Amino acid sequence: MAATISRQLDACNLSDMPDKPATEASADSHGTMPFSTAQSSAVQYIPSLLDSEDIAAVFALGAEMSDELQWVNFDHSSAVTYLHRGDMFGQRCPVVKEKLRLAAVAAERALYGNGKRRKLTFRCVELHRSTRNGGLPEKEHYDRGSVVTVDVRLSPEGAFSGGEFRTVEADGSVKGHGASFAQPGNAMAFASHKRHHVAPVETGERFVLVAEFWTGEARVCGHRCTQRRGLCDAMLVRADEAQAVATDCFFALLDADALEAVHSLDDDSSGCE
Ligand SMILES: O=C(O)CCC(=O)C(=O)O
Ligand SMILES: [Fe+2]
Repeated sequence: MAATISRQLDACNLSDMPDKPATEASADSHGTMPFSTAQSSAVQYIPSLLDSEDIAAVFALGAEMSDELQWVNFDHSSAVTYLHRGDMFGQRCPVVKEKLRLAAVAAERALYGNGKRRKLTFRCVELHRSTRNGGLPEKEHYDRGSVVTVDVRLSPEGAFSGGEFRTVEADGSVKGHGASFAQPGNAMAFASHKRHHVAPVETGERFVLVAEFWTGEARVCGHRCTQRRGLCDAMLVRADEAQAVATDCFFALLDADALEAVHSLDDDSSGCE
């Protein structure tokens, strides 16, 4: 396995990453880039970070985890599967995980300068699917609390139109990065505190892999955790267990009289058909 990983890493283009800092930036207490500095930092392009085998492994894991709790927007035009849940991503996609990690380390060096190194860990690894009208419309969005974000295109070339990844620059202008993101496997790494958004998808399906790196503990809870250390207190259950848990909680909250009232409703033969 180690030999396979190192062969695949040799083949990917991490050597293209600049090793000189794009901006000398001091970091705040969690190692993130100060907001104003982040806006003038440059997005790093990493062509061919993932190959077709890597992409197939990510899609296979996405399919395996498809019945888990996902984040979806109001009209289901965007959905997110949290591949790092229970370290599934580490177990099923170790080569991809190592490529993402190396990309993040190289980007951190390029973006933050060569001063004190931050020890980066995986905050989340997410599979995003967007269809018509899906995207990330909030122009003020940034990945608060993370140091570096790595975003990889998974969709084949021409698989969707619209859906361009864009950043808001320091002078307020909007920069499109579509041309550098046109082939599957191409990646972008950027200071997480740089504002970015995604134009609405017009046709087709847009799949990307989003990994955030931070200085908190590596997380394996199925969401974009905000708790930097210790056990995450979000309750995580599989989708098919959620209804049972919610029902148990509901009954646990009822006192004896209320319970009796609920049970008598069950017995009520005049209820709706
Ligand atoms: O879809 C993308 O390319 C980026 C998504 C993103 O920035 C986010 O989910 O925080
Ligand atoms: Fe983001």
